[in-house]
Amino acid sequence: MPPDGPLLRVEGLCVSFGGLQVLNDVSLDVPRGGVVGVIGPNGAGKTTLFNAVCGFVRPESGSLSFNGAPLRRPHPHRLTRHGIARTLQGLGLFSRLTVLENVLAGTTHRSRTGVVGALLASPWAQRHERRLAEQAREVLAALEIEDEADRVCASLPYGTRKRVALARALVSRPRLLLLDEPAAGLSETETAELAGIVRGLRENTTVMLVEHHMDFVMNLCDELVVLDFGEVIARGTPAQVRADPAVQRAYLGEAVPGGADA
Ligand SMILES: Nc1ncnc2c1ncn2[C@@H]1O[C@H](COP(=O)(O)OP(=O)(O)OP(=O)(O)O)[C@@H](O)[C@H]1O
Repeated sequence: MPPDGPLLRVEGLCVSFGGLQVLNDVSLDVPRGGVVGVIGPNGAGKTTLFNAVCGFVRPESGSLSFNGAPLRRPHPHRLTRHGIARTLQGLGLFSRLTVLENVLAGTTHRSRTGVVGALLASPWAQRHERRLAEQAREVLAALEIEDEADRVCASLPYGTRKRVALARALVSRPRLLLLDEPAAGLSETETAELAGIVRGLRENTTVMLVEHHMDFVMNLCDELVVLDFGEVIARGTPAQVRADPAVQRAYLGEAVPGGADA
């Protein structure tokens, strides 16, 4: 039985770079099985929040807990061991490697072959590597890009490469998936397909995403957290957030979430 309570809890997180306070006392919960969107104007601190959860930046204060246990000093290379995976704002793929090779890069924490095992090419090690490749192909199939498995990433359209990046995060079978601007650069059709994929993940994976594409966010997320100048200014369902005057003020001069211009 999983422990009760949120899968991820962020409490009183403060991050600054030099004199610039980028996150100020940020607290939020990500419930199990939910899709939580983090929105806010440019520079609000959304990616920094992800970076703090993943250990790319060290908060000055505050705490994180994951699955009921403290997540102290998270380290980017050990994240998948905790059951956390993320995609980056850019693609972050190895453009000269194939799709399959890129996805396998997301399984490194489970590659138990070691140097000696690899040199000896032991049957156990070979079986293990074959199993990882099968799992990578299964994820590619689930994302309907299995036919591209042996193609070099650089040769693929942007929308397909975005799916490869998602496949690489999913292959570690994360409990929490952090998506940084997953819809950026996608066509309307690709964005709608992505929403369908994310909805399909919820049974096994909790999702937290940062996104500027407001229709996508409003239709997909169960809950939204709005950041402005590093502070949480609103949270609630998409409908609650859309109606919140503080959110409308924060977005002054930009498309109001869910508004006619969004
Ligand atoms: N490593 C860093 N060093 C110095 N300043 C940084 C660093 N990372 C982010 N910042 C600054 O922190 C602020 C918040 O940046 P962040 O990328 O978290 O915002 P964001 O809400 O994700 O913005 P966007 O929507 O434009 O991606 C910005 O002013 C940014 O310039």
